[in-house]
Amino acid sequence: MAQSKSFTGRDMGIDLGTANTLVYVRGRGVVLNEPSVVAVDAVDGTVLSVGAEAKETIGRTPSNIVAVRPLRDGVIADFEIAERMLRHFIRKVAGNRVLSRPRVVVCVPSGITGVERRAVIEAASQAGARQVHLVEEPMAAAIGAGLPVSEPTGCMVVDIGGGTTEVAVISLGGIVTARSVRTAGDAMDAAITAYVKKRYALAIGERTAEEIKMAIGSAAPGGTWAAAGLDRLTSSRHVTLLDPAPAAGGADRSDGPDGADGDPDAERTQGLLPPERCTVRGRDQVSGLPKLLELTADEVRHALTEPVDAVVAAVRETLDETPPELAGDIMDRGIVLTGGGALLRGMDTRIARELDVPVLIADDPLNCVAVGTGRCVEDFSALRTVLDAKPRTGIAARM
Ligand SMILES: Nc1ncnc2c1ncn2[C@@H]1O[C@H](COP(=O)(O)OP(=O)(O)OP(=O)(O)O)[C@@H](O)[C@H]1O
Repeated sequence: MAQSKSFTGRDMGIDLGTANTLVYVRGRGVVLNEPSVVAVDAVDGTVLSVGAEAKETIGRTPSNIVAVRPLRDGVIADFEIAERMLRHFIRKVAGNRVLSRPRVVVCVPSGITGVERRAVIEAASQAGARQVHLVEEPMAAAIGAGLPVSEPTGCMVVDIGGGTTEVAVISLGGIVTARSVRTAGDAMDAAITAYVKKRYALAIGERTAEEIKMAIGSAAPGGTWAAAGLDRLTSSRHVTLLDPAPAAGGADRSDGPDGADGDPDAERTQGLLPPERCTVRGRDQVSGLPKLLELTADEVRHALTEPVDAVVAAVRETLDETPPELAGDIMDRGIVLTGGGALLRGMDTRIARELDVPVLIADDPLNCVAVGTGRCVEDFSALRTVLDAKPRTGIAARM
């Protein structure tokens, strides 16, 4: 691997995500992966906790503590808190070497404005970085997914995160056409919350909605089910799977008759079939009392129609704008899904079915952006051309 004189062992790549922040340290890999949440004292503004500890407080805070998510839709919504969160994470990974001020590559959505770019650079500098470079999220995702971004062939990546879905066609180290829509995992959670409220008059928190999505959410009937996040669900106090719990480790497969002995209950117990129902705890909006509700996978899929349609539309529109030669490459190679939203059951099947293009889910989709950002740090000279791209006009849309 080409060693760069300009980047050293303490330098880092940061995937500053709406939902999670991941930090990659040169020579060490991903060393930090925590929710992008900060708990703040509402009275004097003191930061009480950051990351996983702060996420625990969402929806449970007494009135003097506020749980803040400093990023919305992939960009900094609360500058001061974002900077304090970054400082905390940089200190946490750099330890007492923080005085040496690392060089940092930060990943940003492809459609952000010049002002938003400056806010990210400023926040990282204030948080202790000596030099800040930016890499666009779909480029980082493609590098992290192992796509040959520098070759003269078209590859298409769809990164479905918490706040944004980034769609890009990449060739010769540059983004040829891209779209960034503010519809992703958070919008799916909001759609579930709205459905449960409208249909059952039950109020649920944002964490509960996310847990429902991960438990029984889907974009298409059938489809690949990654069984991701189930370990977290077993400790959930609000969502309980009703079907037999899948075996530890889950299964990566498309559900269907293949490889089955025909007994759905037995398959679920062995971790082969996705769960179809769960119970949810919330507050009845009429009586104001706690209430238990049963939800099915079919109705959650129905609740997710709008955000899932928006993701599919973004992919379709980007393909429409792709030069024919590159579109041919994509037909051969397939579209690669990254980001946590790639784990929504049936997302790949749905896009493949509607656009008639093969779709693959990257290995370890939640880490692709951080790993790709990290590669830019490791192999700075070789990947220098993908960094600090000027905002494009006309080809990246922010909707
Ligand atoms: N198994 C799963 N099924 C469905 N959604 C999932 C699953 N696992 C994670 N997610 C969702 O993925 C999203 C987080 O993905 P990711 O960490 O890639 O986003 P991010 O990088 O923080 O966000 P952004 O790219 O918008 O800044 C969350 O909305 C989360 O609920």
